[in-house]
Amino acid sequence: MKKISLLGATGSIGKQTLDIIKAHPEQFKLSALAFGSNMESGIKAIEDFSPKFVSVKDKETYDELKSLFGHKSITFSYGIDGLIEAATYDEADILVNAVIGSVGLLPTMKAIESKKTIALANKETLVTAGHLVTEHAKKHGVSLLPVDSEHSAIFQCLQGENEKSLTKIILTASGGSFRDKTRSELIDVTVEDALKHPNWSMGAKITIDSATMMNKGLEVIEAFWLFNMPYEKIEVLLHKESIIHSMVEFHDRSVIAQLGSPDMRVPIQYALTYPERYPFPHSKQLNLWEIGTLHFEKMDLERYRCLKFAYESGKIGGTMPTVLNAANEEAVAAFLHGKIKFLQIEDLIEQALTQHDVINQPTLETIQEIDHSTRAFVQSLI
Ligand SMILES: NC(=O)C1=CN([C@@H]2O[C@H](COP(=O)(O)OP(=O)(O)OC[C@H]3O[C@@H](n4cnc5c(N)ncnc54)[C@H](OP(=O)(O)O)[C@@H]3O)[C@@H](O)[C@H]2O)C=CC1
Ligand SMILES: CC(=O)[C@@H](O)[C@H](O)COP(=O)(O)O
Ligand SMILES: [Mn+2]
Repeated sequence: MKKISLLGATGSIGKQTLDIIKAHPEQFKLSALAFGSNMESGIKAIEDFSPKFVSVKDKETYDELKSLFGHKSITFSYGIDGLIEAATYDEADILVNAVIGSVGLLPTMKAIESKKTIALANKETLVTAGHLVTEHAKKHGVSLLPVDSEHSAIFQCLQGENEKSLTKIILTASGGSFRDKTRSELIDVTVEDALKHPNWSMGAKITIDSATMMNKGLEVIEAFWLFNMPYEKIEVLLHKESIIHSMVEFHDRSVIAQLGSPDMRVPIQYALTYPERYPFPHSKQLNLWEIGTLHFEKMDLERYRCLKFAYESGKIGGTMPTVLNAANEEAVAAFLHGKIKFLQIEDLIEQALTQHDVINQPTLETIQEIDHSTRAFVQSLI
């Protein structure tokens, strides 16, 4: 039986991870969980899975939970220390990191030190400090297993292959909520419209990232670190159906793709069962005849400026991706709170990148400082 610690248990990936754990009670046990402040979903997860350790974002939520569950043998904690305690919970074998944002970095680093296998949904961690996370995983002999659908697809396509014969990674992109709009039509789009992703039901931040194409930008950097592939060999292809989750090209020009109905529970389960493949209890068979036609388009980097920023930041390296990520997190939060317009997200990111003097090979402390100062800079502009 694999024992799991789950960060972000009340979120989109978190809840789908709980579905998988519930579907395989003989194989998985939830030992520890962490969430922010969504009490309704948090209480349900505690009642359904009886974890031994629970951490929440703040003291207020912690006090409330303790008063509800204090009589049970659950240890409670809160804040970043609690998140780290959950990530490193002694009994757990595997950490599913499904929190949103760079707050996931420190718990991941500590979980690696504690020799936990890492099932990583939290892509911001690899974007902000990919060199530290991958080096740390190597040093401690820990596996970093992708949960993100594209990276899981690539990982699946690479099974049994020699990575030296890999010539290109092709990440597919749905185009997000506004893929059929021109740039001038984006001027007055609303938060409500931006949150309507055509194919996936996801948390708010990643849904906005999909609409700006920053999600694909973050995924390009994520692929760079996970598969050790130069940026020139990571291509993004518009594919509006989200049926092909990504592809790899080999030096004999064979291209292998992973296909499936869009359902994050498949890559989550694969990360949890790897190297085995379990039956998927909620299977929706992919019938290509029902879909009929799949579409592909070359990516336009002027239409999707965030993707261009991500390629540029990734290639510069050092602290540039940290700035990209922190500026994006702040700008998206501001958009979601109605403080800025949609197109201002990319303007703010561009200004943050332009003012930054890159630092190479940053330490964890430097990453944290730059993350902090970039957020303050973007806030000052807002
Ligand atoms: N959703 C998807 O389909 C996909 C998501 N991903 C990636 O997975 C990650 C999670 O995304 P998603 O599930 O959509 O996000 P959600 O916003 O749905 O969920 C985020 C989770 O993180 C928790 N959280 C946020 N801040 C803190 C904190 N400081 N301390 C503790 N918990 C915190 C939230 O708690 P609460 O709500 O209780 O406050 C919630 O449980 C992201 O990095 C995203 O890019 C990747 C591929 C697909
Ligand atoms: C499900 C998943 O992995 C998301 O990251 C998804 O890729 C979002 O879709 P697009 O970014 O392609 O719109
Ligand atoms: Mn993805």
